Order: sequence, then structure tokens, then C-alpha cells
Amino acid sequence: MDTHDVSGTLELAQSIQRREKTLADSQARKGQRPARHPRNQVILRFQLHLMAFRIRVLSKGPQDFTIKSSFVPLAYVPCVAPLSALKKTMIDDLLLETHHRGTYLLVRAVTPQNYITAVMAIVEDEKGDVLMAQLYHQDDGRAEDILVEGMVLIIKEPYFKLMSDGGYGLRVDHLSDVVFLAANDERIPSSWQQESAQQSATALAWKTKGNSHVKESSYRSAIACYTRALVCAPTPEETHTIRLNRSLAFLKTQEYDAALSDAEFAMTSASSVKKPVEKALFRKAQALYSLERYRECCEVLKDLRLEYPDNTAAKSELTRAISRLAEQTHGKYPFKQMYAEAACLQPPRLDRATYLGPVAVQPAGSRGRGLFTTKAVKAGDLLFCEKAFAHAFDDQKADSGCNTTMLIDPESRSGTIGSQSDLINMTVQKLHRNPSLLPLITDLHHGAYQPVDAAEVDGQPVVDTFLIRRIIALNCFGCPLSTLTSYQHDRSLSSSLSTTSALEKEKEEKNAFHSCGLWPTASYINHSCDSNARRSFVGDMMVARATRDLPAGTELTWWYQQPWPRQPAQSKNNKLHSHWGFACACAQATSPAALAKRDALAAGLRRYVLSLGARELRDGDAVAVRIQGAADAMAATYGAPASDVPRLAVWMAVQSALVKMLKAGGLGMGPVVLRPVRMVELLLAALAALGFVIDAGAALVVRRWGLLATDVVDLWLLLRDAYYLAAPELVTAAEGYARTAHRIVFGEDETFESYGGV
Ligand SMILES: C[S@@+](CC[C@H](N)C(=O)[O-])C[C@H]1O[C@@H](n2cnc3c(N)ncnc32)[C@H](O)[C@@H]1O
Repeated sequence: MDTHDVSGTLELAQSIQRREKTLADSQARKGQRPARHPRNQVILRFQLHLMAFRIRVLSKGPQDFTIKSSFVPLAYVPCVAPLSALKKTMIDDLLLETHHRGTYLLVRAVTPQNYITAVMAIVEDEKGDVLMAQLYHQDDGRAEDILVEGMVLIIKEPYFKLMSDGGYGLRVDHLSDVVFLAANDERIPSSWQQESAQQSATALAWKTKGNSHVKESSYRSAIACYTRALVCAPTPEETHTIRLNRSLAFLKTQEYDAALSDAEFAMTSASSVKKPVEKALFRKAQALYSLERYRECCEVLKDLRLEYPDNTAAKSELTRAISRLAEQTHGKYPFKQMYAEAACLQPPRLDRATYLGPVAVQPAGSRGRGLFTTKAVKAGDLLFCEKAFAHAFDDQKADSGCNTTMLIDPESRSGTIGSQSDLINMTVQKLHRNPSLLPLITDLHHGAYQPVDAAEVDGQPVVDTFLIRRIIALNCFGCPLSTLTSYQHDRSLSSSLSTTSALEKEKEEKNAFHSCGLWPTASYINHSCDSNARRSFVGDMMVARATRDLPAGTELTWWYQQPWPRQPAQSKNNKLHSHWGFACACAQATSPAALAKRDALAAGLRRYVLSLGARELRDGDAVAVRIQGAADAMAATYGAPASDVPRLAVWMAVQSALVKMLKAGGLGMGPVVLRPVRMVELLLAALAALGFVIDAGAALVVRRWGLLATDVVDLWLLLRDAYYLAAPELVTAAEGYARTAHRIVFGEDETFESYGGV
């Protein structure tokens, strides 16, 4: 939704064509055992490539723009068999384009590694045969520690394939398909053992080694040592300390489930080994905070404060956790502060909690599941304010904007530009580190993809990368740094409201974002062109508000793609069908004949508006009458009332005429002689076309809210200004509606005064 989609472009078509050729070539060689190149040649070739790559990176200027293409490979499921059930195989036995189910490879890296879209190195088996191995979705932050020269690993059910450069190698997409062996692991053949003397080291020695890794901030190595210590018959006292220390290391590697489990163990064992419980409580609280379990976190910190009142860190952590709990419970946020935080944090991930308001996931008939209101809400009410599960920020202004990725899925022939491939990595990594969060994501809609029925194997969580890709493709949202700043950036009526197709296209591009994120609750909202909810963003927080009064039990909807005046014309709806697999019900509403007539009227009006010169505009009233007449004729081409099918073509036509008049002088301040009442009529006509039902007599009352396009805030503000001259008694009401519109569109009304010039 709102991601920068490049499906249908020539560039994408060419990339897909090349890819299909490679795929066809590789399928033709499926099952073959390729001629092996000599070991030295393979290693030398890799090293030369590595050198060339490093030179390219070093010589790249900050402004050099590169687009990396990343192809989604054909999906395959992760290995779900335990290692003990697999048979060892050797490189020489591997067949091209084959997943070697039921087997595993034991290999060792024999070159330095390279990291582009995957971590790569040449690996050898025990016979000395070599191959390139590519490990995808590894932790970006520690890529340089992975597959380093000399490292030994087990690749479960190896996938041997042709690479895009015509060579061949191993490709690993699922994290649980690789087992990295610690230097002293017994499974390492003796000829490869580097630290054989340590095989018999004691728990104490491993613990000490772990501690020194912590001092060097090598937390993964520390975890490996502590884990090793725990199997060396430690005393109860040692076990307590080792798990307490490992909890800290797990916090640093963002493995919060494991950090919590170790801290809880240390808490319960503290009394029997006569140790203070202070550190264990603190680490437990930190893990709970990171898992967004703020209530439990507060409880733990309160206990800690009671027992250790001098612990100042606990005091400040408690204050922080109480703030999160308040946000989570009451949905009250300091939005102005959040804008400031989003502006200075890189990436803009805010330390804020998710609030879920009066909403619940329920069955939604043929649409699958949907999100419904659990009580009546008013237009502008907060439905939820959700923190992204994962958020990939692509700063178009900074250096990172010079390196962007085009993610191409040849199967669905679609492509997006921006940070979606980073989002996949982040999500896979976060789930791998915190398996308790798996159901939150794997329950999301994934179309026809059939995931494996296993959550864990050999003590590792099974995170099916292809399932995550599918979930992200169907559920991720493109997002700006903030909706308000993105709109304000080019807020001017003349650029934001228009009728010409070129500008529509431009507007469409403005609405597509390179940054994106995954918001699980928001993902349950189904599409409707005439939506009743609206999303906005501040950093990685998504704010969702009702766009009209809704009774309890109403299904919430919003648009996956902004509706267009020619909707239900064919092109825009195609993506709903090709990507999300449904046809929007509103697409059937208009006959081709009615559409043709509407288009002709819109084109006529556009020509008329373009032709207006200073002389014609001097009689603004006459112009307004002509516009109103054309708008009425266009309205007659709609078969349903505007409250059922918003008349976007009418809205845009009226607005474009208003723009022209406002630019020429507006309400009597320039050459245009337009009576304020006429201005009010035109503005009310534009709002009515969007489906607003408004009583504008002695009082101004919105009976029903219409479609909340971003520009609606401006329409209401213009109405307020027109009422200053036409009917001052209605100014307050108009401003109140402008404020509500601002709250819906931008998520808050704290900035309304500065936006609306009140
Ligand atoms: C982001 S998910 C929305 C939640 C989804 N309905 C579920 O059950 O999890 C998008 C998918 O919902 C379904 N969907 C959304 N809007 C729809 C609509 N207006 N009509 C039919 N199906 C719709 C489609 O299957 C689409 O691929």
C-alpha cells in the first residue's frame, strides 16, 4: 500500500525477461552434475571479484546513484527435519537446481567473505572440494562476523543452483538452514579443529572467556561461550551467574525472549545460591520493555525499586515504562514532540507504545478477516496508534538515497523501489531472534502461500523467508517521515489540486514512498475506495482515525490505492486484482457510456478553466455559475448518490476552477469579483461531491462525512474564510470541522493552529 511500485515499467519488464531466460537455462540443467573447476581457480576468481568490488566501493562518490536489483527466487520451504535425521553429503554429490532434502553439508569457509545482498564466501568440504556459498537474510549489523575465513558451518538440505553469472553455488534463504559451529564444537573434524586444547575447558573458563567477549562488545561470541559453559557441569552458583551474564548479552543482540528466560532463571535461582536479585530483575524489566510488555515491566521495576531504592537506573526506567503504559492504555500521545523526535532520529523509530482502541479482528465474509469497531466512534476518533513491527527507512535526502534497491518478483511480475528488501531482512531477523512474536506476523494474510507446519527445529525457530516475503508484499505500507511534513512540503492549492492527467500522475508518485513498514493491526483493514478510516504517520508510528461516525460492529476500510476521478476506470483497479487478488466492488458502478460522457464534460470544463483570462475572471460570479452548471451535468452521470459513490471527477473539476479563481485574487482581494456566497456554494459543492452531507443554513452541521482526501483540510479552511464575509456566525463551526479534518488526515490536531493560520 503506497509503496513505490514499478510494475509495468520497461525497466522492470527487461529485468524480468533476463531473469526468465536465466531461470529457463537453469531449469534445463536441473539434475546435472556440473564439471568442477580446480579449487585454486575457484578461490582466485572469488578473490579477484572481491578485490574489484572493494575498489568499486572505495571509488564511489557520495552522489553516485546505484539501483541494486534484487530478485525474489522461486519459493522453497525451510528444512524442518532435525540434524540427527539428516545424512551427510559432499560437494561432489550435489546436483544442479536441486534441494538436497534429507541431507546436510559440513563445510568451512576458505576465503574472506563478501557482503552485497548476501554474505558470500568460498567453502570447502572435508575432501577439499570447493563452492561458493551465499547466505541471505543474515544480520546486517554483524555481516562481517558471518562466514569469516576458517568458520565451520552445517548447511541443512543444501540448495545447489546456477548463479546469475553462469557459475554455480549454494544458496541459503532460511536462517534455520544454517548451523554455525563454535570453534570447539565436537562436530568439527579434528583436522579443522583450531582450539582443540579448549575442548576440555571448564565452565568457569568458558564463563571467563564469555565475560571478556562482553567487554569487547562481541556479544554473539559471548553467548556462544556462556552456552558452552552451561554444558560443562557448572555449579548452581556458576549457572546462576552464567545465565545472568548471558541475559545481558542476549539483550544486546536483541534476543529478548532468551534474555527474559535467562533473567527469570537467575531470579528464581538467586535465593538458593544466596545472590542478590537486583541485576536479574533489571534485565527482566529490560527484556519485557523491548517485547512491549509494559505492564509487566512496570511491575518488575516497582519490585526492584522497593528492594533497591538506591538504584537510579531503575527509577528512570520505571518513569519511561509508565509513560509507555499510559500510551498503550489511554492512547494519549505528545504529537508535536513526536514530530521533533522523528526529525532528529535516524532512522525515525520512536520510543512509543502501541495503543489499540475500539477495534477487533473479526471475520469479514469474502474479504477474509477484517478490522471492526467494538463501540460507536465519531469522525476523528482515534482507532489505534501502532508502532511498526519493522520499519525500513529510506532517507531520500541523505547518502542512502543514492543506493536503492529494486525488488523484483518474477513470479508475480511486480517490482517495488525502495526499502522493501530491507524490511524483509529486518522482519526475518526480528522473528528469528524473538520467536514468541512469530504468530503476530505469520497469522497475517499470505494469499495462497503454503507455509510449513513447524515452529522450531534443533532449538532454532523456523522462519520461512518466503512466507515473510509474501506477507510483506501483501501487508506492508509505504510511509513518509511524517504525513504532515510530507504534505506541507508542497502544500499549495495550485499544485495539490488539479484535473490534468499529467498532474494526477505526479500526485500519484508523490503518494508513493520509498520507506515502508509492517504494522500488524493495520494489516487487517480491507480496501474500499470509499473508506471510513484513514492512516497517517509520524516516524514509525501509524495513526488511524475514523473518517466518519460509525456504529459498533462496523468494518473499517481504507484505500490501498488512492481512488481517482476516472475510477472505476480499468487501470488503477488492475493492481488490486493482480497484486491483492480482488476486484473492488466500486469498480462495477459506472457504465462505459456514462464514463465517456463524464470524461467529455470534465475535458470541456478543463478547457474552459484553462482559457479563463483576467477579463473573464473579473466576473467571478458568472464563471462560478458556469462551473456549477458543468459540475451538475457531470454529477448526473453518476448512478448513485455521492454519499455512496464519491464523485471524484466533480470534486476535482470544481476544485481546479476554485484554484484558478483563488490564484487570480479570490474573495474580492484581487481582480476576481466573486461574491463570498458563490465561493461558499462552490466549496460546498466540492465537499458534497466527496460524499459530505452538510446542512448549511442557520447553522452549519455535517450530517455525514465524505471521502477524506488530504486536500479536504484546505477546503474546510477556505470555507471558514469565505464565511468570515458571507456568514460570520458559521465561522466557528467551519473551523471546528477543519480541525477534525486535520486530525483525521494528519493524525493529530496539536498542529492545527500553525497549519490553519487560526
Ligand atoms: C492486507 S490484507 C487485509 C486483511 C485480510 N482480509 C485478512 O484476512 O487478513 C489484503 C487482502 O485482503 C483481501 N481484501 C482486502 N480488501 C478487499 C476487498 N475490498 N474485497 C475483497 N477482498 C479484499 C484480499 O485478499 C487482499 O489480498
